[in-house]
Amino acid sequence: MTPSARLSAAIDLLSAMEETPQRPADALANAFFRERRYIGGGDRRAISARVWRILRHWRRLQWWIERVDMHPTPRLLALAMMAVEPLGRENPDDLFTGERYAPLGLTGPERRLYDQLRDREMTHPDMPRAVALEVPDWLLPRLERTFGEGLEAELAAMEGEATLDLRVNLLKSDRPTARAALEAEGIAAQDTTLSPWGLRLAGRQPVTSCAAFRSGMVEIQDEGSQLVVAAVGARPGMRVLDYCAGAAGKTLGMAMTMENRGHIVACDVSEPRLEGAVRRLRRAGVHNAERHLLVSGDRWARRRSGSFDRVLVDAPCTGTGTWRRNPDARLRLREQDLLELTAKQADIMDRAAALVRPGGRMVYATCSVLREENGDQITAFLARNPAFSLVTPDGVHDDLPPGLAQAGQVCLTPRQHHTDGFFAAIMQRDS
Ligand SMILES: C[S@@+](CC[C@H](N)C(=O)[O-])C[C@H]1O[C@@H](n2cnc3c(N)ncnc32)[C@H](O)[C@@H]1O
Repeated sequence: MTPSARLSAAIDLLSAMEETPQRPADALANAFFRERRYIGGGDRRAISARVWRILRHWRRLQWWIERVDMHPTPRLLALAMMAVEPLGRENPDDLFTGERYAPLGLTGPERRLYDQLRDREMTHPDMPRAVALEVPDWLLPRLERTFGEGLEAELAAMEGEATLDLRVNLLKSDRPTARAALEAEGIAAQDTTLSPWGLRLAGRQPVTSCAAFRSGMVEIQDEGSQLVVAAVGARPGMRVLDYCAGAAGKTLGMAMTMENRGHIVACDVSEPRLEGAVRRLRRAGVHNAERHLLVSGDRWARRRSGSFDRVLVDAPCTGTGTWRRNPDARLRLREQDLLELTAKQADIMDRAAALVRPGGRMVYATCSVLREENGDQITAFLARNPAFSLVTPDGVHDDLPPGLAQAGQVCLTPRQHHTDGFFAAIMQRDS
């Protein structure tokens, strides 16, 4: 594709996103490229890179465009992005040519917009704080409460690009062997500093097509997510429950720390998600896991009341910790979503707690940074459930680096830990 055809496709993809604003951008991009099989891998990456840059600067670009009384269409957002932060030496006259497969030539007002914005700082002192920080207005006070004075720096880190991390599957390999196998296939990786099983890749690399991945030696998993697995401390012979298992990302990690011994149950209310676990469990060589679909009125949970050594609640959440990967998610998030999610989280935690045996532990985790979904939930849960308490630092498991858990809670952020934002609270059932 020519550079201008790539730009045209990026504008089309942005238009598709604008038409269905509640649909996640990555799902839309997948569908967009599936319908256009003629777009090759290199072109796809270039088109996505442009779109994701625009998504990361969305509110500020809109502000600039509206300031000159224009409507922020996908075409203008692409033009404004080019003016403020060009990719290399791109010149709009070389791209907006009107030729075949290229966007139409610039109109007079568009050219004036470009000239006004050219080489400006993206952030302007007159911008409202929520616009400058690229967050919804309603969310700003909650983020201020969470981060206090560190807010700007934390959000700046959440605007960056996410790393690509792998978890080495100790059921099949060890870290030096897996690293060497990847390197033999041209994929450079470094040991992660916090997770004992992690490898961090240098940039985006085609991992899923390499033999180390296909043979189950490594699994794609953010370092933060690996640390949630570490917080559970599932050990050989235990009975472990992954209550919100989805496609078993953390089940796989816990089966690994259990050395395939004992029993682990992956539950979820979503059948398609649990279905997605089958292939992954097989590839990883996990033999001690079963899947269970939770349905209302199910006796399954009642019969297993008080029987698990470890219960992980990887709760549905706003995903504010994963904004590096899904910058569009912050634009889609509504206050109502947060209210519904916090109610659901409390309900799930209470149900899951009934399954923990006396002396056992429940780990509540989210990939959110918001206090409402994290510390506040724990405070309220402990008040409702006096049989539970946060584990003391010396009771935290060895797989976690020393000092990472503070008073039984782990709070990870992209700025401080170079992981996705994650929260985990480790609670013990005393009686
Ligand atoms: C954060 S995701 C889990 C991700 C997964 N643990 C992993 O590591 O890949 C949250 C999951 O909770 C599930 N869920 C939503 N409501 C639930 C409920 N009431 N009980 C159990 N699971 C629920 C969702 O279907 C979703 O798969």
